[in-house]
Amino acid sequence: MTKHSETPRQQIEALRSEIEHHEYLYYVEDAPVLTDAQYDKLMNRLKALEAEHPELITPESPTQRVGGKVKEGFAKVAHSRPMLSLDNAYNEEEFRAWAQRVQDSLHANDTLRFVCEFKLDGLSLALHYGPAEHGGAKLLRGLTRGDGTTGEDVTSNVRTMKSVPLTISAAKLKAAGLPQTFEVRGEVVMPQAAFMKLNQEREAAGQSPAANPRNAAAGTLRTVEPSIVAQRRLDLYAYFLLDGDGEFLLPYQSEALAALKAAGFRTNANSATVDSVDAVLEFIAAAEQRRDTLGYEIDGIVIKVDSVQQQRRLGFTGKAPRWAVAYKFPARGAVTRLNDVLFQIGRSGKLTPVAALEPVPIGGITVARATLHNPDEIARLGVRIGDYVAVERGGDVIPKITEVVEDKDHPRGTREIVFPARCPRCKQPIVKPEGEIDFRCVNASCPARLSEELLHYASRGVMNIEGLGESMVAQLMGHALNEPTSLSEVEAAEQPGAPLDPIAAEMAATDEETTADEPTRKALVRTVADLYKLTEADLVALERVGAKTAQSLLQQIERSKQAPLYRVILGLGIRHVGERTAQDLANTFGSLDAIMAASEDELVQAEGIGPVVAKTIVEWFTISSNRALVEALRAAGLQFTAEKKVVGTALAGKTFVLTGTLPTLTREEAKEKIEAAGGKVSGGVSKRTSYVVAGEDAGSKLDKARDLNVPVLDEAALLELLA
Ligand SMILES: NC(=O)c1ccc[n+]([C@@H]2O[C@H](COP(=O)([O-])OP(=O)(O)OC[C@H]3O[C@@H](n4cnc5c(N)ncnc54)[C@H](O)[C@@H]3O)[C@@H](O)[C@H]2O)c1
Ligand SMILES: [Zn+2]
Repeated sequence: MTKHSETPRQQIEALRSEIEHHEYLYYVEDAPVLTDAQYDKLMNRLKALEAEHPELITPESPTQRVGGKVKEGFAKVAHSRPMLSLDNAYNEEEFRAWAQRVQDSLHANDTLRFVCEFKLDGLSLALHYGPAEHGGAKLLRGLTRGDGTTGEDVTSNVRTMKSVPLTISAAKLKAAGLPQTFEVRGEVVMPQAAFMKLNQEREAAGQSPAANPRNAAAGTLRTVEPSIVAQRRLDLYAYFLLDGDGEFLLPYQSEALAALKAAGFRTNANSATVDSVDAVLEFIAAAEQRRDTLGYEIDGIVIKVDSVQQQRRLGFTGKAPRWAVAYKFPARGAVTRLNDVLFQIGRSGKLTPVAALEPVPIGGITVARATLHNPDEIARLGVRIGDYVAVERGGDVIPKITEVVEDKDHPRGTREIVFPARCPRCKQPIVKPEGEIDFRCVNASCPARLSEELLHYASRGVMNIEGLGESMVAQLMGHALNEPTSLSEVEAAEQPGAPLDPIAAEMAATDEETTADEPTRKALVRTVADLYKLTEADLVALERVGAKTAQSLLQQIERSKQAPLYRVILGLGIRHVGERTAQDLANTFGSLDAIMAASEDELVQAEGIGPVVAKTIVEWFTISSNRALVEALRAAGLQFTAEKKVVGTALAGKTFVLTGTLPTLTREEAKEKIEAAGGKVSGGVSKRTSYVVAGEDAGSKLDKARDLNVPVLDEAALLELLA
């Protein structure tokens, strides 16, 4: 926050460093803490201050440059021409002012046409195409915007996206009027349905949900694991067409959109070419009406001058073209009352405060909950129960409280939000460890934590045990569901004379209804390893569990014994150890025993393991109950070893194409072996293919290999090469 006693220079500097911090979280970490509207407010304040004090503008100011940075771990590639940002207009007046400036910069008798396009809320991508056989074109490279001048090479991830054509035939190029070398720019978005699914999976795996589809798309495109990208749906909408030198290929933007479509790219069907400012405003109003029905997020409308000749005359500022503007829709928000605060206990024991709101419709959905993150956020907002709060929803599924509203219609609340002193579930003291932001229940056998652990263990990304959902977990634990407990319940419980344990009271009530003759249910499962001791008799004794359900659950549990080591590691639920880290650990150490025996120094030697993670891992294995869990899992027969995976160099630079059915290896196995030796596997045979590996019923790829004189291997020859 900037104080008014500060000099303009101090205010500007404070704002810049605040903005840079949020840009880092947004562009590099893909995990913003501000809503876009909050960020835009900071940026506009900086712009206003710089306008008053132009002598303080520096080229490094966030107002002067594109906000991204290139993430470590990707090759950096220079763009053919800079990938820029867009200037914004927030209302009709600002848009009209932009259009007037455009008109004024052109000749008086020039006719102006505008192309209106949806402003898709994703990240931009540049695709480079070059000549392929028979006069066609093929994808050479995919680059993110990066810092605008240099992008991240994400080609292997882009190849998994179905809406990106990998090859374009000569006939298609001809129909679209494209040469063999060209560049396409467009927006990568994650459809809302895919976003919801991703977040459900993340939550089931105990990971924090992605903030919004834009950040989820950016995070996905920039993972170093193409198979992860392939599992999630990303769509590319193309909107710019450049020649091999980075110049616009066609004289009109409207023609470029049509040509892209003809060449087989996905373009957004909702664009329109219009010839007046009023028509643009009509387009904007109509689009805003449809905003919540599209299935993907848009945050405004991009208006571009259609004629490239006119665009050239208008030119660029350092950061954005003058010939285009983004009309931003207002943030979707509402004011409602904070009725209560709920506390959700996570797998690590962390207490997350959740706002229980008076339900209010925002952008097509009814919002009744909002995250309050942690005690610091509550302090920052200064919010009390009974307050009216402004709630905003970006592309976010989890709405945010942005501020407390106070005026004559919205009096302040009076109840302070206090964290409970004892865990609402296990009644053990809640602590706030030194230097940490969050409150935690540190009781390792807290039922709330155990139920989250079991759900994590059973989740898709871990052991994938179908049928072990929330209600089954609750039954196995002989407990109620791990539902958040509200502050009101906690306070009522702490009053003299009130029932001591609201959960116990709730359980007694449900028990009465369902199993009146057996008031205390015995817990069948006290640790994850207890799952492997369950019998059919145990399960059919539960409510609403028949023999069939019981057998299928037992089968699923049995099957989990075959899960590879990295999933066992994930299943242990060690803090900071996600899928990639677990894979890195398994690949480097080859067994759980080796990981347990490793020192912090040895752990940090492994790829992808930093000092914090190494410390957490070592600490985790020193706790006796954790070691007991490991031994119980070993006794149950889980996979404790894996092949060490050292990426070799034997096949470095060699490209393989697999075709037909091999006698013993599956495609996936053959691919893994080749990649482990440093080779690459691609889909199509070309002159540059080093070897084609052919099995039974090999098809046209084998013919093509013979045509091109590419050596053909059978499985035995491949294995020989690998050895
Ligand atoms: N919440 C935060 O903390 C935070 C931090 C930094 C940035 N941001 C958000 O990012 C914005 C700034 O990001 P930016 O510089 O990418 O600008 P921008 O997203 O406002 O506009 C430029 C981008 O629009 C995209 N775009 C979508 N549809 C398009 C179309 N049809 N034609 C052309 N381009 C199209 C392109 O990717 C282009 O790069 C801010 O306004 C803010 O909303 C938020
Ligand atoms: Zn507890």
